[in-house]
Amino acid sequence: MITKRDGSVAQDVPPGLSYAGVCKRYGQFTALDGISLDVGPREFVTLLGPSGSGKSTLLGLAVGSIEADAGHIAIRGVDVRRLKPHDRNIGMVFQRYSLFPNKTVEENIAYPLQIRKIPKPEVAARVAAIVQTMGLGAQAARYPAEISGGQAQRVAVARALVFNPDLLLMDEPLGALDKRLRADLQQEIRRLQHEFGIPTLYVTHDQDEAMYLSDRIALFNHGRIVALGTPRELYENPASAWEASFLGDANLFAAEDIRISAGECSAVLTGLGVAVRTQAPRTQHEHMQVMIRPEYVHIGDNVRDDMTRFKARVIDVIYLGARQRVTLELPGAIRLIAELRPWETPGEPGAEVLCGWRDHHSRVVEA
Ligand SMILES: Nc1ncnc2c1ncn2[C@@H]1O[C@H](COP(=O)(O)OP(=O)(O)OP(=O)(O)O)[C@@H](O)[C@H]1O
Repeated sequence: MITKRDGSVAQDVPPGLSYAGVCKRYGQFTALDGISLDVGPREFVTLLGPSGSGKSTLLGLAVGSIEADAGHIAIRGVDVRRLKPHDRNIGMVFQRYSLFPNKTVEENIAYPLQIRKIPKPEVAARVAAIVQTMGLGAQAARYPAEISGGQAQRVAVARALVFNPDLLLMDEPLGALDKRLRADLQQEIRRLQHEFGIPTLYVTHDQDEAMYLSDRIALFNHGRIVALGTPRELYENPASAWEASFLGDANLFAAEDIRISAGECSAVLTGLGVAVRTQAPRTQHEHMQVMIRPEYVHIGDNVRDDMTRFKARVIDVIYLGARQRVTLELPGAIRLIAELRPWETPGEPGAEVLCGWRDHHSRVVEA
């Protein structure tokens, strides 16, 4: 809950965070350029974007470590300028564990409750409960130097949740962990966020992690949100080649003679002379490309008459366990990547095969 400056508590407004027209400049450099974004009650929103695109800056503005040049930021409906940083009631987790080295795991977790002057018996009960939830029982009396990186990050998450914050901000919390531990903790964070229902703004540049965790993803580039939507919306309907490639693999074809009408679009693949017909693009630009995801490309017996089809040569087959990545060459030396299930037979390198896709699986995007 948020304490307003006059001492009253803003309980009437549901928890959440909102940015409206927020700008931040460092000298001549624009780090954030008119950001508007709402994180609703119980919602998990991820900022996904390349390094230096402004993700951490956006978190810093909510925390109060950075001040905006323009725009409004509100936590639970209260303008953050009216809230001292420690009144914002935010749980935070960073990539580097930032635990107190001279406090035990339990003491680290208890700290936010102690500074909020929670009575001792309640502190003990809440710490014990979250230690159990996070599976940290065996490490409770140890110091940060005596636990692993994954355990330290569990402690950091426990410490961020224990005081029931109005908002959870996480900046690459799993960035320093190996793949296996990341997967474990992703699962844990997802479970805890559903259980606690705290609005969460999460920063990562890992696409899989963003898709796994998020209700919505804000794709960030050069200080702007270039796309905002559910993982499915962004993956299935990218507006640009950049969006398509940032969130997954994409085959992109030069296209010409693009005609858009009544929600439909037709385009001719340059160099191949084949027309495809699909849904209208989200936005229209001077230069457009046709995009097909590798998992929608079929080979051999799976190619049907009603597909857009090509004769192709197999260039390379990479076995990846859960899938196979096949590089094909179309007429005109145009490359196409197909992703097959492990039991499918793509043919040996050098083999001539038929490949194709259903037009409604392709998209027309900004080049
Ligand atoms: N104090 C500062 N002075 C000048 N420039 C800054 C300052 N802090 C950040 N920047 C610049 O603002 C831009 C956005 O930085 P930010 O840390 O928000 O990016 P990010 O998307 O979180 O990147 P990463 O994924 O690498 O953490 C960067 O180009 C950075 O160099």
